[in-house]
Amino acid sequence: MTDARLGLTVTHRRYVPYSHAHYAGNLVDGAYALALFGDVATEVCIRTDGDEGLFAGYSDVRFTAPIRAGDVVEVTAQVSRVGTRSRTLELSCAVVCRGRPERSESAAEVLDPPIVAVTATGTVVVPAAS
Ligand SMILES: C[C@H](N)CC(=O)SCCNC(=O)CCNC(=O)[C@H](O)C(C)(C)COP(=O)(O)OP(=O)(O)OC[C@H]1O[C@@H](n2cnc3c(N)ncnc32)[C@H](O)[C@@H]1OP(=O)(O)O
Repeated sequence: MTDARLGLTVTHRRYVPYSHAHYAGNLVDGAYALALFGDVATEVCIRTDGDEGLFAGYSDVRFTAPIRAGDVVEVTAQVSRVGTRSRTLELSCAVVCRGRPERSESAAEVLDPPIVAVTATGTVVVPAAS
């Protein structure tokens, strides 16, 4: 029998504040995306198991494009495996809007298609079912 939790997908969107710019070109650090993965994974755990869960680890993290202050990012987690207490998640963070400061200070546009900036596979652990 297929577990109904397999394939469950949760998406968060977030504006990247300029207060998070850390490197040249208004880049944010890689840990910024990992924090967003923690938040989206928390909602997955609430939906699958009625608990916030704990991140146990990542088996793969790839930084494929920069995330900049002024971006709007879409962060997605999809359940790919359900163990006894562990759940494996396929995670991605894509830039869906980006500032265009060369046009004007506040100009920005929707990116079509979005730019995938970070992908990861992660494992969360929830308490044993009572
Ligand atoms: C999603 C969160 N709400 C947001 C966060 O980011 S939390 C912040 C970062 N995480 C933490 O602070 C967690 C610190 N770690 C722990 O508290 C523990 O290590 C743990 C709770 C994650 C696991 O400890 P424990 O309950 O003793 O684990 P086990 O009984 O040995 O195993 C239970 C299942 O979990 C699987 N597993 C354990 N460690 C890992 C790992 N590093 N990578 C992958 N899988 C792991 C283990 O195989 C068991 O799986 P099954 O129950 O058989 O499916």
